[in-house]
Amino acid sequence: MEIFDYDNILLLPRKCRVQSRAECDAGVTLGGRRFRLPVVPANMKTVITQELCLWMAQHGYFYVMHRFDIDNVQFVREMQSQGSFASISLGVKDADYATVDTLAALGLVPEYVTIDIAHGHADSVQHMIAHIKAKLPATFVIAGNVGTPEAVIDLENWGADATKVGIGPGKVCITKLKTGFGTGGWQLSALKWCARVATKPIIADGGIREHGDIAKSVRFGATMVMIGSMLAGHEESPGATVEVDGKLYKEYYGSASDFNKGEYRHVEGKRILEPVKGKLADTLIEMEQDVQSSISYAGGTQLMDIRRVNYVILGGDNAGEHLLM
Ligand SMILES: NC(=O)C1=CN([C@@H]2O[C@H](COP(=O)(O)OP(=O)(O)OC[C@H]3O[C@@H](n4cnc5c(N)ncnc54)[C@H](OP(=O)(O)O)[C@@H]3O)[C@@H](O)[C@H]2O)C=CC1
Ligand SMILES: Nc1nc2c(ncn2[C@@H]2O[C@H](COP(=O)(O)O)[C@@H](O)[C@H]2O)c(=O)[nH]1
Repeated sequence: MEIFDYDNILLLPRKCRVQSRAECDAGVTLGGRRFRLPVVPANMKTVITQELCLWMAQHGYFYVMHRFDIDNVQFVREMQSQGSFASISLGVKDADYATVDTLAALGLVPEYVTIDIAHGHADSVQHMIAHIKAKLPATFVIAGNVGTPEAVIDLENWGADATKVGIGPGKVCITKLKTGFGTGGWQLSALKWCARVATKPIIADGGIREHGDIAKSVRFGATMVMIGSMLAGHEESPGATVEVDGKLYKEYYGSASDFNKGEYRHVEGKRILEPVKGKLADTLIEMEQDVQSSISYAGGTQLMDIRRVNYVILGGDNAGEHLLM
């Protein structure tokens, strides 16, 4: 198997088919809704808030609310009463089952539920998918996180409508160090490996460090990418603002860090500071423009045209040109 990651892959251009990059559509469909960008902010406490969720939905972006210290039922009610779709996260514990039961009893149907646990290839996820499908059959279920084709096949067979791929490539992740497992360091080739067997959308989660990594993810099979660190350092970001030597930073911590958990038990995440880089809206616009450019380099007009391009692997044992035949 070829092993590579975002920093040692380059995509190869095809003849341009547009007069302007404005003709390229960076939009993507997930769960029957069209979004203007294949990017979703990570469902983490230092990345997303209810206010940002509403703003994103109202401006044509997908979002997934985090699942920590919030009332999911109230969240669904408030988002839907403001005319937005509701996209929540759940774990696999008794309280999460109770949330599903309450939503169903109240007739509150979230449009999207993301089952979000560290090791998503698990019986607990199978049971939770079955429970959601029984109680909220219209809800689009994203399940993860996983890092192997076997896991993608199982989750899809268990009823997931999309899978989330990425165990340990995140910037605040220490899973690789603490457990010896994961896709950290080879996330892009793990995505390719998983995408070969996927019949439903994949969200590539973690490891995106540059805007060009969005196109690379799409090339290797992602429908969408989930991004934490690159979206955590904005003026609107919920992490605490910290000043160091006159420069402003936002704190960004892992969901499995002691900062999020409130205790040091099964810690697989750490806390870092991200430099504040202006407004989220401006970064999302720049990402959209960069994805439009990517599509034009791919010789296309639509996001999925990126899937057709060849690529080179730079350096290492797998170095070389890879042509689509
Ligand atoms: N993408 C990634 O690489 C990772 C992401 N995370 C994020 O951190 C947050 C917390 O995750 P998580 O700890 O799973 O959530 P929870 O604390 O809600 O745990 C979910 C359930 O899975 C169990 N569990 C957790 N890890 C494992 C494992 N390795 N093997 C077997 N059972 C397990 C837990 O039990 P118990 O705690 O008793 O074992 C619990 O019952 C999530 O948002 C998750 O996405 C965390 C690590 C890696
Ligand atoms: N191993 C861990 N992974 C985590 C933790 N908290 C979040 N995450 C994952 O990281 C991505 C974001 O990655 P980034 O490279 O864009 O910053 C996020 O979506 C989760 O899947 C954690 O504590 N440990």
